[in-house]
Amino acid sequence: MSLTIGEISYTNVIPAFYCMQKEKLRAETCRFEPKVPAELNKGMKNGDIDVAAISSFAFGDSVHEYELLPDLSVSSYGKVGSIFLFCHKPIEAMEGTNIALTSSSATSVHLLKVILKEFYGFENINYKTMTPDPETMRKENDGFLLIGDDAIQASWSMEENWYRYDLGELWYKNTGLPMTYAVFAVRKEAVKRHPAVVKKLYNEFLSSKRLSLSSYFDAMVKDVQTEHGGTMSFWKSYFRGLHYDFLEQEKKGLLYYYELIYKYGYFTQPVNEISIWSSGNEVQYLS
Ligand SMILES: C=C(O[C@@H]1C=C(C(=O)O)C=C[C@H]1O)C(=O)O
Repeated sequence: MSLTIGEISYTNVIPAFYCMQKEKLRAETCRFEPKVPAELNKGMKNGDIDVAAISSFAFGDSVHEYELLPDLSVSSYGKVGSIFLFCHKPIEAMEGTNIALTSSSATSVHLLKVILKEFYGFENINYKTMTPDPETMRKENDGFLLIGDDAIQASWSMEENWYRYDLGELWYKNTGLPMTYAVFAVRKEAVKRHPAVVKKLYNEFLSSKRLSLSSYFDAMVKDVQTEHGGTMSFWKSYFRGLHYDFLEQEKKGLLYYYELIYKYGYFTQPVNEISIWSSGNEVQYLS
């Protein structure tokens, strides 16, 4: 049986895949499936996908099914550059309004909800989930949330009179902590089935991250610019603004996010502990 690997179809996760030796992994029966985060979350939950970068919200929601691949994530300390609330009033005046949420996300839609409840004290916002199209989202709503490449493209084309809030920045300003949007997860039963392949894949993720952010950085940025437009300097600062590690501070930020998610009823159980995959040996617990 093969190992199915989900790949977020947004630019932010590229460093973990760009320098990967995919052919070598395909020879080990690995299959790659690019999808938006919400679809990867679903695929991991129902077992169609074995390993993926998934929304950190989805990881916490099924925390007993997964192990976290250490030292990998999509995080930011402050501005993330691709998770934006666009609104035609200042955020302080958003109580009682309608906000459209992208259907591609799980982490950011809940992040917006907890930010508006915990830090602004809003209790009366009407949320509607929609496909990520700014033209339709903005028509019937006072604000809308986009993530990933949809958010980047919208930030290039939205008129000046729309306010734009970066959720990573709002989180950092209020907590002093980084925010982790995606973690790399493996299903526990996939580790049992294919321990050696998971180990090879993990090493490929780590080496791709290291090479993409060092010697292959310019080549990666050039490829991204060719595909998505924008300037080299925009993409360089976008990637330099993201953090791909998962260490003490990221863990602290994520556990605080999980605490708020539970506090407001978006998790049925609190998440105080995360199983960390460790080379097929003993699993460690982070709490
Ligand atoms: C940085 C981003 O993080 C993404 C946000 C996600 C979410 O909101 O569920 C999931 C995966 C991340 O790659 C982004 O999409 O802009």
